[in-house]
Amino acid sequence: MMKRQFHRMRQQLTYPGLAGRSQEATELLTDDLLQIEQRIEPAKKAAHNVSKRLQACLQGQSGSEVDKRVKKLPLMALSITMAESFKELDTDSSMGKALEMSCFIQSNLAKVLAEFEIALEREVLQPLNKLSEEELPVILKRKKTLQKLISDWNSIKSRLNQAVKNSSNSAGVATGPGASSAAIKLENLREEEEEVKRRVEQCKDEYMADLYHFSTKEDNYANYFIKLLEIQAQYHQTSLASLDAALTELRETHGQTEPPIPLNTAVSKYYGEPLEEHLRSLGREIALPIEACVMMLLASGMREEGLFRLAAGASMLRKLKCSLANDSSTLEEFYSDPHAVAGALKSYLRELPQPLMTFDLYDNWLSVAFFKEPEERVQSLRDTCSQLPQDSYNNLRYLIKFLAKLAEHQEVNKMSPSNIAIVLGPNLLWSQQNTGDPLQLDLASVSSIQVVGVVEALIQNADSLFPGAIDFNVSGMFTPPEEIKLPEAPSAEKPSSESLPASSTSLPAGEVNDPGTTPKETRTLPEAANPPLAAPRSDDPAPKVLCTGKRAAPTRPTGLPPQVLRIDWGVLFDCDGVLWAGERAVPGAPELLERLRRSGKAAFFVSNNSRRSVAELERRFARLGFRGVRAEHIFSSALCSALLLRQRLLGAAAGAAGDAGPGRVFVLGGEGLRGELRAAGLRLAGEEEEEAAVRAVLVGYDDQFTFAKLAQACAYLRDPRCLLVATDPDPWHPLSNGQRTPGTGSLTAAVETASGRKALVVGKPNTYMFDCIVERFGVDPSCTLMVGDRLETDILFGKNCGLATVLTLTGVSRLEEAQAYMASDSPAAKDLVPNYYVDSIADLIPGLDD
Ligand SMILES: Cc1ncc(COP(=O)(O)O)c(C=O)c1O
Repeated sequence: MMKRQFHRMRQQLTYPGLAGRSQEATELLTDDLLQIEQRIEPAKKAAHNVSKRLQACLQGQSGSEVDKRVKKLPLMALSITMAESFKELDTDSSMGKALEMSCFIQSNLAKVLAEFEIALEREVLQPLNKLSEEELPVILKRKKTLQKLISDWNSIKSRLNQAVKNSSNSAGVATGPGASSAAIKLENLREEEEEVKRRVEQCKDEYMADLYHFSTKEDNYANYFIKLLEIQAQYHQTSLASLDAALTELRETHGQTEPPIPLNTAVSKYYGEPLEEHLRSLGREIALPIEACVMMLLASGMREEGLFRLAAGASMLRKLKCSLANDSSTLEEFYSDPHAVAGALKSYLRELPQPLMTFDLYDNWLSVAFFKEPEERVQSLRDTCSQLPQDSYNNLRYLIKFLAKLAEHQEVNKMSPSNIAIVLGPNLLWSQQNTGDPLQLDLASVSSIQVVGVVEALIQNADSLFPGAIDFNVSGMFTPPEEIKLPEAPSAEKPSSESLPASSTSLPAGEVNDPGTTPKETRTLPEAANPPLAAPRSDDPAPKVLCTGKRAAPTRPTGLPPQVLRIDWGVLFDCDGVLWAGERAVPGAPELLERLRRSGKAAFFVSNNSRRSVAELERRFARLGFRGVRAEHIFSSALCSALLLRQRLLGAAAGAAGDAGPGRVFVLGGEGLRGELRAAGLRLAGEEEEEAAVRAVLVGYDDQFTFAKLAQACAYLRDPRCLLVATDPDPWHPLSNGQRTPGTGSLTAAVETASGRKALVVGKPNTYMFDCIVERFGVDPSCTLMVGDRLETDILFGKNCGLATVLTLTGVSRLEEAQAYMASDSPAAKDLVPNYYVDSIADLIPGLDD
């Protein structure tokens, strides 16, 4: 329609029939274009004003990267003040613990805010600016040019008219040179008029094209404001999710009633003692609590999420502090509680009469912040380190090297150098004069921000500031007990080519062992007092030949003992989050499947994802590098829904009491699901000329879900003979950017609510998929393992089918969630606790070694 108008107007201009009279620019536009024209100026104003106001809402420094932005946010200052404040409280204080947790959450919120503001800038502010400062001004400028050209044209036309009149008045009178010069002038004027008219035409065309484009893009422009709301909604949801998780954690730890601490319990004598005195009296180079805690953490805490952030139980902490002072051979029980160990280390640093980084050098450390160039900052840090007393230097070096190692695992433990610095910085450096004066406290919190920056820089530059390898096992007193098969055996780092500083202890030959290469087989749990590492399945009550139905709930998930896979005959794998994440195979997953195949074990695939047909899934396996996976071993919720509906609508019993009988299926879902249904011989609503009655509504993953479809589904469901079936109950799925996208469960809830019916759910945790596998392959549940990443679907499914379960941490659920279910009193929650867990299914490979 716009195109037609555009064409019409071109014609109007080309053949205006208006040569004789003067015109206005507006006369050349149709009403519709005039209407559009009138929107340009207000649109420019709106884009300009809104973007200015929006800019003013931003708290962070415009244009900078997330990390830089985060540091400048008021929330970050709040976080650091909290860190500074809890340092003043003793370790048993519940206020201190709550502050500690809040401090971390505030920094998380600051990060979410920074990311939100960056998204706003990129997706709303920049486009709005472009619109108000570039795109619309071009149109307005063209309008002005057109007006000017039209006025030139009008004036030349009137001059031409006058000349024509003059020449006709003098026609037949004048002859000779005067007459010919008038004729030439007239000719020139005509040419000039032609030229201006051509330019008017050209400018007019361009202007109309501008208006036309504006009108076609107006919806896009409107989307900037919708995008703003979407980004805001996402931001609030992410912040809320982070707060909810933190609050749950906080309420749990806060509400935990610690057993009373006996009044006569001795407080560790090393705590609160000046560093030099402590080292001298014990003849040590590294403080005993520092070495002991670092050794224990290296053994069993490096992958613990939130290490140094999550508060330890007060009684455990107190007990550990006493054990450290009294008898280091009794430390065994603490290996399973890395948070207590981290707490004891933090508490030692905090209780030193002067900070490890010393009062004297306080100003020197803070001056690091004034250097903008990274090299200058590192040099300043190096200079300050060199001024430390030898004892402080040795211990700081030891500690920073350890923290740098901890940060290497940040993907798993979520402790980046910045996160570590936030929670540990205030325990490493504080100012001597802290009188509680409000002004001083304000200054203190500003300098705390700098302290965090300094400690972060120390960790980030550990290798260059403290070159060379370090043997964490300085005294040999804290080697982990034999029976604990450690994933991160404490050892020396690989020696670097640089020479060791005088204070470091060199390793005896043969002891160099890179923990990174140690295969990770078993895991300990923070709250398990005596984890039965390498023990057989404790909850495996039945002889291996019988199907025993539900297994007893385990007392705790543990690392997977290698022998489990040797015993078990087959493995059921969930797909998304277990074998692959997005378009990438989980590292080691293809190899695991290959090894299973070679060991003669069966592998089946059970996926709630109803987007793809089994044939598509088979191709996906091949594309992601999984060789030899065959379609008949894949049991997706799409396939199993088709099997169920075929049985219900077309099977021998179809139409029998309660069953729906032959008829069509109304599908909420995509082509993959529809294809699977057609392949099962089912007829789909809307696909045939002659329509039979709809006998089932199938809700699958439908990214084109609309109100109209919902209403249609409800209309069919008014008939009680029409079945309501859902492919899976998944409420949402994680996206690679940390956001969530709604899952089939959310759509099913809408249909259930609107229709007042309850859906029959095919996918996990219901057992129908397993029934399909058993029917085709005769699988014995008592020697089959279920590996999944989601407690509420995969693990519960395993439990419901009587399988042993393994949670892998590459997908949706976290270990803390399993622990929370474990701690719950509800028997239903116990069914969500896996028997074992692994970081990734690659950790199952060692179990297949022989
Ligand atoms: C639409 C949809 N449904 C279900 C799932 C869950 O699939 P699985 O059971 O393989 O984890 C996913 C995973 O991303 C999905 O995208």
